Amino acid sequence: MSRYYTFTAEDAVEYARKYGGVADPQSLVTADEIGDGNLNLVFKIRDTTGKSRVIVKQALPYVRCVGESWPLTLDRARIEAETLIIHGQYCPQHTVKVLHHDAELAVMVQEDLSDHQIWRSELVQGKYFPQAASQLGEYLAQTLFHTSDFYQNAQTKKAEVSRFTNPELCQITEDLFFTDPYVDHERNNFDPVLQPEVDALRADKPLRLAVAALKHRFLSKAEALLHGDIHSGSIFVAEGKLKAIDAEFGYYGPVGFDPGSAIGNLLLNYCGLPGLVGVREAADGREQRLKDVRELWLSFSERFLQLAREKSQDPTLAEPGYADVFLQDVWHDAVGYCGAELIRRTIGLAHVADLDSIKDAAMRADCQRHALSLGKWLILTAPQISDVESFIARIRQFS
Ligand SMILES: Nc1ncnc2c1ncn2[C@@H]1O[C@H](COP(=O)(O)OP(=O)(O)O)[C@@H](O)[C@H]1O
Ligand SMILES: CSC[C@H]1O[C@H](OP(=O)(O)O)[C@H](O)[C@@H]1O
Repeated sequence: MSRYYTFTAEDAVEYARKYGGVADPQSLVTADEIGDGNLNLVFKIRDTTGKSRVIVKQALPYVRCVGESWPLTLDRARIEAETLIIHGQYCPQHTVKVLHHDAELAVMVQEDLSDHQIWRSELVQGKYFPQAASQLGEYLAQTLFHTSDFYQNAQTKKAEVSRFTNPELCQITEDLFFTDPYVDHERNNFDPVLQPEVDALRADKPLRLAVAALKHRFLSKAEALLHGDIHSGSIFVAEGKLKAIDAEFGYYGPVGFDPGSAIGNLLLNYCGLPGLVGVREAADGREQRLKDVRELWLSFSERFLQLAREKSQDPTLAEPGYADVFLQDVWHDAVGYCGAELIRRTIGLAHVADLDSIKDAAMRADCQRHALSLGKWLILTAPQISDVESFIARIRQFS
């Protein structure tokens, strides 16, 4: 019999007292449920002074934003905790710290990042964190290199691929990213004014073929332990600091998926800026986003290459020049996944505030059209975009 039960605020306080690692557990007295994601309960545990001290996160046996009609495995809580623990081993400065977890209760106690802000909220308000993109590149390089075949022993890696098999969460991505937007599905969600663009997308044979190839690689390329959902809402930032959270979509997949998702979310903000801050004011923010894209990719690829030179364990993959060849494929994958993220966040089930919070309906639709056409064009031209400089130059021309 499972010990699982859904926590109340009182249960969360009691749990935090036991497992929060605070010196004065009895001072923890209240819990606020603050979850704003699509899936789980998140409790902020406060002390007698009202200060938030520790976070208790618990998975529900269903998708929170849809309800009990969409059951979902509790094993995602184990996957999330174990992914964060491994990522924290290789990049502690940019990974939220897991203090305790219990797979059966589907619960995890985490360090409290209340002195940080969710990066998406800051981007939506036009706030700039100049170091965030290169810090995210560092997180991606450290976590993806150290869990790849360049570094891991081949036997260990195969066992890890099995430990992180995450079929139900992967299926969400497989459906929401690669299938639903290109068919008439009840989960899709878009303003009817976009119907002509959506119809054109669905009728575009070369696009459908390119998306099929992206999905096929997502299904079959077990290259490294991905975060699996690294959008700007899964990232906390503060002055000079960045921490990734929310790794329940972790699995062994194509390395390009993580940087592609991250860049896609920067470009969703790029597309939304005219509606968020005004057409004239958007220019500076857009330049910052392009700078972010460049820094993210360069810090990721340069660190990955350095790690490959200095720490590759496999004697064949250590061949000088091979990591460059590998990263060229990763780049092309990343551009394609970036395009798919732009499309699915505009017309699929799960949207982003960068577009949806635009108040003026006509402006919102224009920004959404921009995201759709940019996404489509990136997916189609990914094989021809050789590097981040030409990527940025083409995005500028595209606008
Ligand atoms: N370690 C943390 N410290 C402070 N707040 C957090 C922490 N983890 C999550 N949160 C808050 O809870 C929200 C939802 O968390 P998240 O992990 O994204 O949930 P979900 O898995 O449902 O998407 C975040 O947007 C953030 O506001
Ligand atoms: C039915 S889950 C939809 C969507 O939610 C996840 O994002 P979040 O981190 O906001 O919970 C993930 O991106 C899924 O595609």
